[in-house]
Amino acid sequence: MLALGKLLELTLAGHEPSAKIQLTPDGTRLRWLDEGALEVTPPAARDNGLDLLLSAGVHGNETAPIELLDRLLRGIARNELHPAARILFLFGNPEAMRRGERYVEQDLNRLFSGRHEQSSGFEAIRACDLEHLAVNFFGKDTGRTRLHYDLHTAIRASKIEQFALYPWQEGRAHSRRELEHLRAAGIEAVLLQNKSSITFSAYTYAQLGAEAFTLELGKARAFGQNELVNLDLLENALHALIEGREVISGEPTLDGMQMFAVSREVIKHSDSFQLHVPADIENFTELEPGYLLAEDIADTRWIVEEQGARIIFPNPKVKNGHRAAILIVPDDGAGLA
Ligand SMILES: O=C(O)CCC(=O)N[C@@H](CCC(=O)O)C(=O)O
Ligand SMILES: [Zn+2]
Repeated sequence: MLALGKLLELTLAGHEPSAKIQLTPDGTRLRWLDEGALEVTPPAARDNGLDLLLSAGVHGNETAPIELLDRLLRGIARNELHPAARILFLFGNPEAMRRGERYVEQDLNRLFSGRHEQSSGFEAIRACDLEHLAVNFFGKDTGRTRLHYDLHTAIRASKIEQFALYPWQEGRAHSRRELEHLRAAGIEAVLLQNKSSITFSAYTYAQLGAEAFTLELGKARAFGQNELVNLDLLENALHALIEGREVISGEPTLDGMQMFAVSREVIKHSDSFQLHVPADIENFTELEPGYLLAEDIADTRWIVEEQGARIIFPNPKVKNGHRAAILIVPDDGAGLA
């Protein structure tokens, strides 16, 4: 196999490869760009006009998606997968991956869309680098199709294991077609955002015009311990996207995909913040109207008012000013285009 196919090994070892460009026997070009960053260019005759950004390891301890990208890249480097799409593989936070931690100094996925400029340190620099890598990859007014899947796993167990968060931009409708692709890829639910955000997928969606999603793929575990995370459907769909084959076999459908809209983000404002949920609560647990969800400084109280509310990503340990939970409600998908 070509040495650049071992991007994960290189990244975990902190090694810069001596040969930065390699060609597979079928004429696919692999180009190492930076730590954890590798561009794949198909031969011109096979290029189908899709620019596909695949990222994982934005949180260093979310290993199942990192292992998935590693398998895809090795498949290309072994000449087993024959790309028709241009692809940018990104391992988001190499230092956190080496340490097996979510982040080193601060959460990388809260530093995009300009936030890194108001900050400093290791992750702020990396967020800036990742933005530049994405900008250069997608290029300017190329007329090509832009798609970004930012792959994650969740801290806690989920009643719905594999789900997508779909970013938001003023005046832009969420795409039914993209959701049909995700359904075929095994994604069981989608959370439609309704305000801008500072995550990586929100950046590529709103600033770079890509269709972009954060995909949550199960519970975070250490390298080599992901046998409970079944990514077969997603892996098949990614093979199809990479090789320019149709992702959906049969009639496109959203049947079986649950749709939710974000109702509120619970923001932790101070060290007095208290989240009143059991420590082992699962994502997508329903909360009744009237439930006192959280309390914070200055008698702030978060009480559930929504019918059919469910909670996602409850985490009282986030830094002040950050999201400590999301409340979602069922959505009928009427706003899809
Ligand atoms: O399990 C958790 O509490 C967090 C899982 C996670 O890292 N989720 C992403 C979602 C990004 C988005 O909102 O698009 C994150 O919090 O960064
Ligand atoms: Zn994550």
